[in-house]
Amino acid sequence: RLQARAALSRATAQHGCAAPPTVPSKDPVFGLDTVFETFKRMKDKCRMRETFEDAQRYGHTFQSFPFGRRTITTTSAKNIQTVLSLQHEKFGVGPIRSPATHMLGKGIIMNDGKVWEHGRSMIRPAFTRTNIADREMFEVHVERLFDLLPEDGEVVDLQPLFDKLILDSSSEFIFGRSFASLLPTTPLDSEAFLSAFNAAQGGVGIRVLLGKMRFILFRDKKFNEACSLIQDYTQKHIDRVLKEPEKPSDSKRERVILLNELAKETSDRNELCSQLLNVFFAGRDTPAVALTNIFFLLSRHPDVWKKCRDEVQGLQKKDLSFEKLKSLRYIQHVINEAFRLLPPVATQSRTCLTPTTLPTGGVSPDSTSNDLPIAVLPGDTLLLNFYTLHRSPTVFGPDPESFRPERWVDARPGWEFLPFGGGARHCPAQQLALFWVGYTLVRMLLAFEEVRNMDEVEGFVERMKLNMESERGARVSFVRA
Ligand code: HEM
Repeated sequence: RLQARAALSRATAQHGCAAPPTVPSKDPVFGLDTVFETFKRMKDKCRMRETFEDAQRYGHTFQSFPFGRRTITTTSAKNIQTVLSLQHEKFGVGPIRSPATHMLGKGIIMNDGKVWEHGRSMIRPAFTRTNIADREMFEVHVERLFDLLPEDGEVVDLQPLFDKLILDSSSEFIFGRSFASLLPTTPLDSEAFLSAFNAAQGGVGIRVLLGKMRFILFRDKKFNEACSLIQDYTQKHIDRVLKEPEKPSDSKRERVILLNELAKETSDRNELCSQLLNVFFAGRDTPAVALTNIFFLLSRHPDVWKKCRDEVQGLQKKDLSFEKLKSLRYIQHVINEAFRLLPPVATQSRTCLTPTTLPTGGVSPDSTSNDLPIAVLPGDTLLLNFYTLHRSPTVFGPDPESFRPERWVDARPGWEFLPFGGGARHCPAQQLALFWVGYTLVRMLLAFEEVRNMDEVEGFVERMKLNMESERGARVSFVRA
């Protein structure tokens, strides 16, 4: 640790850099109090809120030393652009995400460099804009969702329903077979896959938190069994497609299935398995979290729901093409505003791979400014805080905490608004996810006159898993149109 600190001081002096403010710690060697503070914040359901407060206390960029390792937290658009785009090859995800390799193999979200580039170019064709609006496929799942919505006035938590909607549609898009979890009976193998996937995902979370200490879990039989089960399940789909490639359908537009697209490029079963599981991991619930957060906000803003209904007046479900949804300006503003205030992916991290500098955040010797460059060394962790980034009063106006879709008439953020990330690794499924979210929202707007909040807790209580979810879901009741 001392060597690392000395190297950092040398690099800082050499490049005319300065250190950013440091979060005070009672344990300067192992920073254990910093680690416990993070756990406490997660337990108290206020991790993102507190990181926002940290930025008010210490400035847009600051450092801490959990487990003695340097972590730089930044909400500066300039620094974030540097990490994600201008110097993206100097910052990787591999070291941080390696605990998930046992579960997911070495696919797109796990790797950096050439292996990542290869994965990205493999999956790209399946996500092109012309392919995504597979309305017929999605409508089947939306119909099933509607069958489960209650009568007028009955209370329902939309969160588990949206989870199932997105599970069913993403599994159909990725594997070519839907989990059908919205139906009264779900196929047994889908159910087993899902429970193993959840167990393995939990195991990965614990390993990420334990960092280098994760070796203590090497005999975790349940984790190993869960990882084997999800891979066996995926292999069955791969065998099906490799043995009998899908025949072109009679319909004018061929359906796009990720597995079929990937099988055109390789027949390597392990590679196919890990890419499919990587994409499933990245996309199986984020759109559901986004929909829940949107309904959380709309049920608390009846005036906004009414304006949205005015905009869809006269539309029918057959009109809801990708282009039509994009042209609904007010509804697009509502979606943007929800992504701004409650971004499902509220934070992202990277590890520095090559020595470099960040453009801003270093404190000047007379402490009057914090816009000097910062030296960054291999092993440093960068925490990019989108939650706070999205609350900049200079970009979004003086009331960044309010849900006010109208702000998007004038707001023109660049690197200050990143719900789908930015730069080289931005979400390849952005348009697909926006279609699913927009389509579901407009179908519900057409069906319901009003959506009412039925939760006695008014404010958003965060549950930080991989995404920033609503701890209390979205408990609402509807009035049918
Ligand atoms: C509202 C929904 C979604 C949001 C907010 C979202 C957000 C993001 C963000 C912020 C990243 C960048 C992560 C990083 O910088 O490391 C990302 C990457 C990714 N997303 Fe999404 N995503 C959504 C839906 C989806 C869906 C539905 C899929 C797949 C079906 C998907 C697949 C991926 C993949 C494969 C990556 C990794 C890209 C790479 O590493 O090059 N996402 N997403």
